[in-house]
Amino acid sequence: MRTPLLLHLFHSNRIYFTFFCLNLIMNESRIIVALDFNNAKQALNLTSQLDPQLCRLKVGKELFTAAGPVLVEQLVRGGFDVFLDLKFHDIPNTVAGACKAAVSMGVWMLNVHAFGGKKMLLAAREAIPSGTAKLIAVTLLTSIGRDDLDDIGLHEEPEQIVRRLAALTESCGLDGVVCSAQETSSLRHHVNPDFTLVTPGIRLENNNHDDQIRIATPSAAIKNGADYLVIGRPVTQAHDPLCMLRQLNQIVENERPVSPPAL
Ligand SMILES: O=c1ccn([C@@H]2O[C@H](COP(=O)(O)O)[C@@H](O)[C@H]2O)c(=O)[nH]1
Repeated sequence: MRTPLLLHLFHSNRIYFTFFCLNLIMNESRIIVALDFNNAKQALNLTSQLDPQLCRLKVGKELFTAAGPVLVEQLVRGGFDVFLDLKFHDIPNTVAGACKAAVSMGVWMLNVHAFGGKKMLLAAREAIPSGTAKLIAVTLLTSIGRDDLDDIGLHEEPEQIVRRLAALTESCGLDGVVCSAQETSSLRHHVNPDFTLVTPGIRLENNNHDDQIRIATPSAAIKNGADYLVIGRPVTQAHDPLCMLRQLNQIVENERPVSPPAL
């Protein structure tokens, strides 16, 4: 009985397995280091110690506001895949224009906020044809917990909100979402296998949680089906960031998703 069951599982999940194996063969790191600095000098000081084979980079609101497109283009020229994390959230026309401007910097991935709604998501998708940069949407910030949701009048569990926004994002043709790794396991059963799940709020057991609420360890994130792990302070504030990054890569490379999704 066991062998036919395993074969059935393999065949029903073959697209997911192919995607997973391709990632391994191409030796592309699943770790995205968040460069949360307030100036280009500090960011470049860190990236000069890193290697595009070991990580991708994320430029968010703080660094982009301080250093702008010049720095983003410099990181791209340095061979890094850059995730521009500006979480665009505005009227559709404005977001479409911002997405086009982001792609012109050569970024690998960019995001909008799913709370912008269907028309905004569709406008973003239309502005960036599939196959240029990856276009993903933030669902619910990992710094938000159940109590914070009550404050803004959302009386649901984070997982329900994330699932609904992920479904909306996928239906609008975007390539994936940002969510917590606490939600990826259940999401994997509701989205297509190639829908990208990007997870910030990653902490090792002994790390400070800082302002993050919905956290997971790197190992749990991969087991739960995350594609990419966004990691900031645990790397950037480490005594030896390169050594920490190598450790994290090792953890991630040795881990496998627990249960691949049913198609
Ligand atoms: O829901 C979200 C969306 C984005 N982020 C960003 O990820 C990093 C996390 O940094 P840490 O230092 O590892 O906490 C940061 O740049 C956030 O802006 C997020 O945390 N949660």
